[in-house]
Amino acid sequence: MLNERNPIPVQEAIAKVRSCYQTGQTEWVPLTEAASRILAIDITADHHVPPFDRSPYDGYAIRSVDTTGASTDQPQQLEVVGHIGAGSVYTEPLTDQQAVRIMTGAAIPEGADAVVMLEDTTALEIEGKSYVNVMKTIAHQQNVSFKGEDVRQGEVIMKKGTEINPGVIALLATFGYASVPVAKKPVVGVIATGSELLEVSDPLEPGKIRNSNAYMVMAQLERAGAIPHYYGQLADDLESSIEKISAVLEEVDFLITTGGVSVGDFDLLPEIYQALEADVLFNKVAMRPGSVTTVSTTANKLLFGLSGNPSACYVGFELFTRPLIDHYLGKVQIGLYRTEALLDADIPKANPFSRFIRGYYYLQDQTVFVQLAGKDKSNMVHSLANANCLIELPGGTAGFNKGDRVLIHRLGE
Ligand SMILES: Nc1nc2c(c(=O)[nH]1)N[C@H]1C(S)=C(S)[C@@H](COP(=O)(O)OP(=O)(O)OC[C@H]3O[C@@H](n4cnc5c(N)ncnc54)[C@H](O)[C@@H]3O)O[C@H]1N2
Ligand code: MOO
Ligand SMILES: [Mg+2]
Repeated sequence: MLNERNPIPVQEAIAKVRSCYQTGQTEWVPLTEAASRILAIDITADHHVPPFDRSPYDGYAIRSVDTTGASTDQPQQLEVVGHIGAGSVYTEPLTDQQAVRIMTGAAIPEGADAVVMLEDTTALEIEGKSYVNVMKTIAHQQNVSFKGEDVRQGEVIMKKGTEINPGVIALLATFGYASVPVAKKPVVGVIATGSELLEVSDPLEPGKIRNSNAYMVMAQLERAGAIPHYYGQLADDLESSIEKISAVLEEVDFLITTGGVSVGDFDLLPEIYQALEADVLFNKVAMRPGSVTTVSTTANKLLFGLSGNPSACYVGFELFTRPLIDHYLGKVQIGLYRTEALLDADIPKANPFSRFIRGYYYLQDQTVFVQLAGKDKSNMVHSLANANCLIELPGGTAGFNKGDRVLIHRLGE
């Protein structure tokens, strides 16, 4: 009987989902569309950065030996034989007492071994020739930005699974990736169930509520890097629901339903799983909210039966669906980023099951504190909007006090 429910620990449930994970495919996207995607291969430097010795300053490329003893009182005069900006190259080798006027980013000419900054020189013209008075002794290799000092050729500069942030974009551009190999986003179907559901644009009617879960889950999917496909809301009718869900499963990588997973007369998901001959991984988790979260597989596709209660639905997604998407994308960081915070108020209620409370963390006096984001019942929606983390309170505990150190799961990372 599917309604005989045996609660399993949260970590065990997460591990069961993980055992079914698949890694997705790779696709190439233009660099301009690669931000926030996940890199699908290791990137190895195929050249040095910078690719040539270059000047870090506007000034003169010189031979340091020619500046020995130079000072403000005793400047050394050099002949200026060339003038280059970044992008230009001076091709003649520099010889005794010669200098090339050089700008930041330009290649150091052959024969030069240092640069003197413009501020340490004065320019002069003698009989139509350009000279520079160097007023400082410059050491060998002083003021040179060396070939390969930033990145060495052959170095692995970015690992597969890296999230492409603006810095990664800069590196990809440096190495000529006009298009970038990234993890293909999974397409995740979303279906809301329940005859009580109104469309968002509908006016309220007696006994009915607007469907908020579907839109919330689609936003969570986008935040996690997946492509949500919305298939609408289903009334509590077994035959048409089986038909719809089977059809949708053909089109998506995973499917999320919300509602109908508990033991009520119109909670049809257990029967639907049976009809689809789905293998139910678990249908009860020792946690609150989201205890009735059910995950099953059929035809090699995962079905996430998230609870109808908005907060339970939200937490079920973050704990079970989100890590699977992270795996699918080959991310380095799996699941929400966890850290510790100090409770800023008592939470006296005992916890038979682990609890994931909607929280709001903040920094004060260089310490991270966390407070409740609002009312915390699983059928409530308001506090979700204020939450920036979930506070994990382990099961089998008698309550928590202000100042206790707790684990928080930061949302949105
Ligand atoms: N006798 C028992 N009753 C319940 C149990 C139980 O163990 N024994 N579990 C409770 C828990 S815990 C939860 S959580 C809920 C789970 O309910 P379902 O997943 O079956 O969801 P529904 O019955 O369809 O709806 C529950 C609740 O959520 C509202 N809802 C549903 N869909 C949406 C939506 N798309 N947007 C906004 N709100 C939605 C729905 O109207 C109900 O109020 O069961 C408890 N009962
Ligand atoms: O699954 Mo229910 O949310 O535990 O409240
Ligand atoms: Mg129900």
